[in-house]
Amino acid sequence: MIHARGLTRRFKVKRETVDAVRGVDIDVEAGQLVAFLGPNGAGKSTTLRMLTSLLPPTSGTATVAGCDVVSDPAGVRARIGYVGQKNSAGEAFRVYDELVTQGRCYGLTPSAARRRAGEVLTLLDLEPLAKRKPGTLSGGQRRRLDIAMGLIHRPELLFLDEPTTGLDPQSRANIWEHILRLRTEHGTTLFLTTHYLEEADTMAERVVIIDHGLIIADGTAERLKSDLAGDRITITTHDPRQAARAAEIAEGFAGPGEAGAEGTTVRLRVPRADTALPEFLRSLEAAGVKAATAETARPTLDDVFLALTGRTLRESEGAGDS
Ligand SMILES: Nc1ncnc2c1ncn2[C@@H]1O[C@H](COP(=O)(O)OP(=O)(O)OP(=O)(O)O)[C@@H](O)[C@H]1O
Repeated sequence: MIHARGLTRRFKVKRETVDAVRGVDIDVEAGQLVAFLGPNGAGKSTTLRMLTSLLPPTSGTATVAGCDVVSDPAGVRARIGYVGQKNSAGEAFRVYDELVTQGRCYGLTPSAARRRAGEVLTLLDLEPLAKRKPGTLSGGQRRRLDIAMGLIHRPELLFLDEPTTGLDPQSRANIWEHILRLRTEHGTTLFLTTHYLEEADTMAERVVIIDHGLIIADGTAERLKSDLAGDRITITTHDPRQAARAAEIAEGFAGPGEAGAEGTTVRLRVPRADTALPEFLRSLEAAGVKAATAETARPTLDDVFLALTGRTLRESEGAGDS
């Protein structure tokens, strides 16, 4: 559905050059739900805008839904939907009329546009709001309208740029319900960016992480977490000397530099805590070290980013990294 090779985009602003995307290779199969993650300025929107034919690449190639983004942008646009960060409906007309107009823009006949507007209103649970003007909708309702607008021409592939940003947790969950339904009931391929790591972790079957314009990780969240980050084990002892001894033993279980003691607390990172912890505790006991408490934690996607870059995604966001 998406095949990109060596996709780059350079911006020139006065005398400054920004290499926003520096060689992206990606293949997405039909029906996949891909979450595209990265800190502010990593190149997510620029990649999306190239894949949707809104922005020509500086170099590289991409075919999307079977059409080349440079030589056949009309073909791409006819087959995909794009829900950008900004609201797509205007303010002047009722929700239903906005959808009909959108359908007409995609070449549907007046009756087909009306029929399809009715269908997408149902699909996004917007029927009770059909007569309202978009400006009167709540943030979550407005975002559902954006998605409805992006679906008016029955695209096989939908790009969503931060569909849940700025919404309250309940509205975010509701948007996700609709996104997941699109996939399971309609087989729509979904490619979306998000800043919410937990959403990508639990909802997407594939996570692609971009940093400084390059893809640095690509796989299922589970796979990335176990391959790149690993589980955390934390134990406490009754005194710091015992903790130091426990940290030495921990080195035999953890990767290089992934075990250490601080006061009476010992932390280590292992591929699988469920199997490593009992063994670790047995080794401690054999060495005469008594653990007072023991805890395990699964890694997050932020741990994956930290393992890959030495920075947390949240730190990078805060710094407005580019
Ligand atoms: N039109 C433009 N002109 C100049 N620089 C641009 C332009 N668009 C994007 N950039 C720069 O390209 C880099 C990548 O921006 P992009 O919007 O793709 O990042 P992003 O990962 O989507 O960030 P965010 O999460 O903040 O939306 C940034 O340094 C940005 O300032």
